Amino acid sequence: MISIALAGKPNAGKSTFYKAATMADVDVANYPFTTIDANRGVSYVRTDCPCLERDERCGNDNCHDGKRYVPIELLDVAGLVPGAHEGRGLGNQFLDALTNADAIVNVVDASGGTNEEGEPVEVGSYDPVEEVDFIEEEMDQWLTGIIDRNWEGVVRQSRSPGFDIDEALADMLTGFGATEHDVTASLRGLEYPSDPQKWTDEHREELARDIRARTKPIILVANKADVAPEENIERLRETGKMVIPATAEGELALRQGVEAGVVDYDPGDDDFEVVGDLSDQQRAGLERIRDVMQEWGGTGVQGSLDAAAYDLLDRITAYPVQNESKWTDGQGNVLPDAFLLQRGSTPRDLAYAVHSDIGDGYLHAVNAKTKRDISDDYELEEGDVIKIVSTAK
Ligand SMILES: Nc1nc2c(ncn2[C@@H]2O[C@H](COP(=O)(O)OP(=O)(O)OP(=O)(O)O)[C@@H](O)[C@H]2O)c(=O)[nH]1
Repeated sequence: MISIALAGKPNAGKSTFYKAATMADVDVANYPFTTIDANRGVSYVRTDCPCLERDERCGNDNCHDGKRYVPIELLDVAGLVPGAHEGRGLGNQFLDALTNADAIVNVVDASGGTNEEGEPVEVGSYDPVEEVDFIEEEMDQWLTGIIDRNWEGVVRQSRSPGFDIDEALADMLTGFGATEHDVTASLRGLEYPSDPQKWTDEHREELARDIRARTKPIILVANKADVAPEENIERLRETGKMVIPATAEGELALRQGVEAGVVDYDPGDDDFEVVGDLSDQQRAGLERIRDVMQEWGGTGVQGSLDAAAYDLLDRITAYPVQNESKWTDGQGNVLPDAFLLQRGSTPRDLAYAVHSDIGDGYLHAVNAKTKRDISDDYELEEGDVIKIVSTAK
């Protein structure tokens, strides 16, 4: 399962985003450090279910009339403030929690209504672009610290025959989610002395920045879009990062409305319908959410998770089945599983994602849409339904 971490300064709306996206019960309050533990929950990314290409919908629990919700892990990493890498605020424990993430969703208070410590200030008086840089800076500094602390070990290893700097650094950085491939690619772009003893602080810092950018890509959620001045969202876009305007509070209200049976809405829809009795005040509140959705094409909560998985991480969704005509597993469930794989993955990669035994015993695969055998180097496409033939059951 891919793992997406919510990061951001206190009071940007991470807990609200997390609660909406997981509908888990966490404290939400207007003071810094509401969230004390790194929360871990299940959320979903949304895509078109392949069953849309057939006469009947698949009936899977994660498919709402052709809108398919694919599980992901969501981490709520609270309370990053400037100086966190030196232990300020809730410090290093939260940076540590980021190591498990494939991508970072940086929840920014686009209203400019809280300063970088998360304290409320007059709306529009704080420039949200400031908080974009400091999160990256904290992560970079923190990783630099890890590399510094481990450098002596690399120097020691370099004295043994057969020393390979790529390997040594990959060993050190795997805990941060870097592979040997990442380290090799990173070192290729950097100028550095071959003897680790001759590395300077700047060399290590440069390596940290590059590895962080490679292994923890960031998307910005311009939260509180319901009250944010539009120029703030424009300024966030000028950073060149992917920016999704959002109202976490709006998404939470809609999901609570669905739970109470008064609203008809699927996460990621660009509109909703009121289907139950509501007070005038509640109706007015929902209409304000509708305004934001009309302007930005939705509440942005589902949209930002989708963008993180499909655009930032370049994943595709593939559906393994056992019966290529009925698109079922052994128990007759239609399209039972969905896997988010790296673009460029092959049928064998899908087999390994299902189970290592299925991967080890992989023989060949059939495209269940065309009913044709596909070659081993076929690159899976979004929505592919694949029958894997393997010696393993
Ligand atoms: N106007 C508006 N307010 C929001 C929105 N999302 C969250 N808030 C408010 O912002 C405040 C902070 O939200 P939280 O979700 O607790 O913020 P947090 O980032 O988790 O804060 P910490 O737990 O302190 O790190 C609360 O008063 C929320 O109601 C939104 O979309 N619009």
